[in-house]
Amino acid sequence: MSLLELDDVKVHFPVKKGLVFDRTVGHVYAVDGVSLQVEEGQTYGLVGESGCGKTTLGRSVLRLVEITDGSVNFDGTDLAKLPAKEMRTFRRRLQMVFQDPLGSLNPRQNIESILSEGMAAHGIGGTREERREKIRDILTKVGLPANALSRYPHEFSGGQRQRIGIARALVLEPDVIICDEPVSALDVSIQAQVINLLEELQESLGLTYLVIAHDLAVVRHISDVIGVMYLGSLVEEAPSDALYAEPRHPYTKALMSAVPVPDPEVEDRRERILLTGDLPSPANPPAGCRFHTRCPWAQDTLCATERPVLKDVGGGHKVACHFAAEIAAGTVERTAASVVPATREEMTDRVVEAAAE
Ligand SMILES: Nc1ncnc2c1ncn2[C@@H]1O[C@H](COP(=O)(O)OP(=O)(O)OP(=O)(O)O)[C@@H](O)[C@H]1O
Repeated sequence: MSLLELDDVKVHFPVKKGLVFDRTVGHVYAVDGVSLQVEEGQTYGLVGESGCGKTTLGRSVLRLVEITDGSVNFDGTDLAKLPAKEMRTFRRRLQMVFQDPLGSLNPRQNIESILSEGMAAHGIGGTREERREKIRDILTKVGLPANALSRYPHEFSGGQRQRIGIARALVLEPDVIICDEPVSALDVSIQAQVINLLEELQESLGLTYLVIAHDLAVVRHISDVIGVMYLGSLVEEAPSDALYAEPRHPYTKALMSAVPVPDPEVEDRRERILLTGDLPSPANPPAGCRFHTRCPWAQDTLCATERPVLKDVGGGHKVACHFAAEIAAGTVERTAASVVPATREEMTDRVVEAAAE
């Protein structure tokens, strides 16, 4: 059994209306049937556009949002069924690192106070002096000076603050860390340093990660397995190398074709797929395959009526697409209107726009 197993997890937020009597008039299908496994000591990377449900899924593991249906098994226990009191113990073992380090650190607390707060709450670390010793040790592990103890969050750079966020998770001796957009608020040069740090810590402490990011480049090197999410569900899952070598779902192909390649010759030979249309609302998702309204290969009836399930298609890939085999074999026609052979300038614009979002 995997350390963390999600089975058909759904999170549907009710949409309410009315001043006196709250009426539920619909639902936001933020997460709509996600199953995935994270193996001990490995990293699962979850990618997808903003609004596809990545954060909600991560939060549902920690029960920061309650799931509507499905199960979240951690080390053999279904967390979704645990009484709140028992969940406390598991909360220590499952920690989260957030996107915005400053927003998640209290500006009026010094670093020692921030890091010892959780330790005290979970009864970790013994006496004050022992706790301080442990914090010093963790600060060294995350590459911060020991004198950081008495300083305040605003005295640190963005990258250092994210290191404090990581240290705050580590002092609780977790098994799993859910990193939600861990580097997207940081400069590109600093991003690699923080990703490297996460990798080193994984190796030395045997940690298991679920890394959530909108940027494929961020999860590529750190992930063993990558899941691609679109409108509340997984459309493709594959070992990291296999996903990059040969994306199989049309949505993954489109995401991948927007990532610039350093080699100009490869760049010129690449198939470019620009998605037309906006991401539909998760409150009113399209029937059938949720991606069919933007899919360059969508076929008339089946794609618009029947929702595909994630299926093993060989080579380590699991894909939710009725025509995955035909697309790979080149035997299914594209609808020309939705595939635009973009120039390199257009692709660069798109990547810059995405980075600025
Ligand atoms: N508490 C809530 N009540 C109602 N709708 C919600 C709630 N939380 C999230 N949503 C909606 O659920 C959908 C998925 O949101 P979520 O934040 O999980 O996506 P995301 O992929 O992490 O995007 P981002 O990267 O922008 O955070 C969005 O449409 C969002 O508006």
